[in-house]
Amino acid sequence: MLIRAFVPAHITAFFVPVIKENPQLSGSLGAGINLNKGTNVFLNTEEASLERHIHVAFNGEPVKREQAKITYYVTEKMLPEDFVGEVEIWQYFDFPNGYGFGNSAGGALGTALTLAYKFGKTLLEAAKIAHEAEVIHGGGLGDVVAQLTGGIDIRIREGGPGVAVVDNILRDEYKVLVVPLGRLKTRDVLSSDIVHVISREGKKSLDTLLKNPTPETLMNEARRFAEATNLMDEELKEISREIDKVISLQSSMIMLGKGLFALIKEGEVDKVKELLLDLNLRFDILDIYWGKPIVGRWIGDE
Ligand SMILES: Nc1ncnc2c1ncn2[C@@H]1O[C@H](COP(=O)(O)OP(=O)(O)O)[C@@H](O)[C@H]1O
Ligand SMILES: CC(C)(COP(=O)(O)O)[C@@H](O)C(=O)O
Repeated sequence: MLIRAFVPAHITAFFVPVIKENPQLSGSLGAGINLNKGTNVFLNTEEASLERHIHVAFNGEPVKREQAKITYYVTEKMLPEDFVGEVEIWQYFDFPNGYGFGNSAGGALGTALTLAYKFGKTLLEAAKIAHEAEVIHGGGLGDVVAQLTGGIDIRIREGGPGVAVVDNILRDEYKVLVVPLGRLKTRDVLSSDIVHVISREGKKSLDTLLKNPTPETLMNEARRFAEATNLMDEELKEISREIDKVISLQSSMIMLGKGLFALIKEGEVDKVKELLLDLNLRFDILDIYWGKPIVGRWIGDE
């Protein structure tokens, strides 16, 4: 029996990293958006053999333990101690890896949820392990708690599941444009000198957003944060300015990847498509995902 979980992709607009000794108290403040595409994880277990073997595949390709540290961490913590047999974890990503779509968190949470479903653990138990794996291995900080909430999220208290407080901006008239251009290593950015600038500017953005929690403020602050931290390079700024000519809210940079995102209205879709085809750039237009992650038995596409 295959078990499947879906976890939305999550893009961050701005953030404040908060790292403490206890991973469950670590996380991030900030804001972001959950998308209706993301990560699908399938779990298959066979109890035939006498030893325990874990197999992981990304987009159909088997990967070694070193390339899938987060998934192995989650799997080992979630499996019952006396479990022996084969465990297969198949992860499929709708977005490229390392581009700021929260793939590592999607894989971690999806894996934890399928194992929780199979072995009778709860959503919260699974989510805590996924968050812990993310923090310990430098995958992300606030993605898991945001993905658990859905929608346009504002993370107002940091921490793992059960500790963090995540709010939502309640507006549904927008679609999300994403323009993925390249990778940015989350771990490298979070271990660099600019972390104190990120914290300072992230706090300012969060304060401003909380005073006036609208999509307009979100995008203005996303852009201000991206420029003030110097994370947004000239190429991104140039494309962003072009996009801004055809939409009403500002576009900004996906944290943490080399890419752009924007909230666009139905009436702006055609103009945006035309522009990006003209610029010869890869893009996607998605809906905001308002639900929780999904887990259950998989019978195939109906
Ligand atoms: N070919 C691949 N090699 C390594 N990781 C991959 C690959 N394809 C997908 N992934 C997944 O992407 C994750 C990396 O995502 P991460 O660097 O955190 O980026 P982001 O969170 O910005 O999407 C890995 O943890 C893994 O789950
Ligand atoms: C911005 C980031 C620290 C990393 O995001 P990603 O590269 O998508 O893993 C995120 O986890 C957050 O806390 O907001």
